[in-house]
Amino acid sequence: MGDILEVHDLVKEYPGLRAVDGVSFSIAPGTCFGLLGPNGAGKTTTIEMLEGIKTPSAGRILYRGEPLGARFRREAGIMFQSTALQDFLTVRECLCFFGALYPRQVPFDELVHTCALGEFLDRDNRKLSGGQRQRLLLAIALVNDPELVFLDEPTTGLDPQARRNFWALIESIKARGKTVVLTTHYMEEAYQLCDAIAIMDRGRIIARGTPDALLAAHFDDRILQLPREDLAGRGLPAGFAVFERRESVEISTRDVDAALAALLAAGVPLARLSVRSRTLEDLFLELTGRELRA
Ligand SMILES: Nc1ncnc2c1ncn2[C@@H]1O[C@H](COP(=O)(O)OP(=O)(O)OP(=O)(O)O)[C@@H](O)[C@H]1O
Repeated sequence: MGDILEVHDLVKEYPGLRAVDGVSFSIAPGTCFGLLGPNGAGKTTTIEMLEGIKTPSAGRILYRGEPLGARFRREAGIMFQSTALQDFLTVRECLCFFGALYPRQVPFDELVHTCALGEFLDRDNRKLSGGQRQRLLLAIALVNDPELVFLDEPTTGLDPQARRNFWALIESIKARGKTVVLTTHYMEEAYQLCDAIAIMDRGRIIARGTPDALLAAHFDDRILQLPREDLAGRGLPAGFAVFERRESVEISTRDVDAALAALLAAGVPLARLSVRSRTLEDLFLELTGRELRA
């Protein structure tokens, strides 16, 4: 089967700013595609063009090989960063209100079950917790049983447990063969959920591929982490790349055994040492020199 979404040389210009500067990628059906980048990189502008909400200044977007049209609007679901819901409407009424906009609807009970909304159906939508509200917004995005679901920073502001619960929901959408387009500031989220990612910076895509392939292409080392105080006053042998963090020191090495031997020889206590692989957060820093979260 061909790609469900193709993006060719997409550009969006605002007065004095090229917010999206020639972006191209394609998304295979049934996969989760993640768009990552720091604040202002152009992710929301890109996703809003893909959603058909913003008009591109140049470039082409094809859904199943056709320009965005009636079929796309029928088959796409959108979870916005924030959606103004009508005051006083209960969760049940919100779902019915949005469901009525589409000819095809997911069975109500299935939607409620998928998004774990059963306990709150008769609650005023203004009285939901952050996680409950995100699940309602996801349910609204899924109300038409979409083939392609857009999630723009869906877990921002959620606590770690609610975020993990939300990941399970997204996994269940993927398991049903749906395609997901996700923007996020959370690298762990991208790593867990995305089959492919594109990293954007200043309106351009600077890296694209599967998370593991990108990590393998950019890094061949391991990172040893130690509390700062455990190294204090002890000179490290030359030849190691050392990064000073706020409370820890990180040592990059391709030969963990040799690095450990050198640390022991220098009298460094290793009880609190940990060894980690490189992460997408490291990749972003390496590529842009900037932290992901502003
Ligand atoms: N309507 C607009 N008019 C003018 N400039 C805009 C408009 N919308 C966005 N921009 C600018 O375009 C650039 C990209 O913004 P965008 O919201 O797409 O970034 P983002 O990657 O989604 O950031 P964030 O992570 O903060 O949501 C920013 O410099 C922003 O200030």
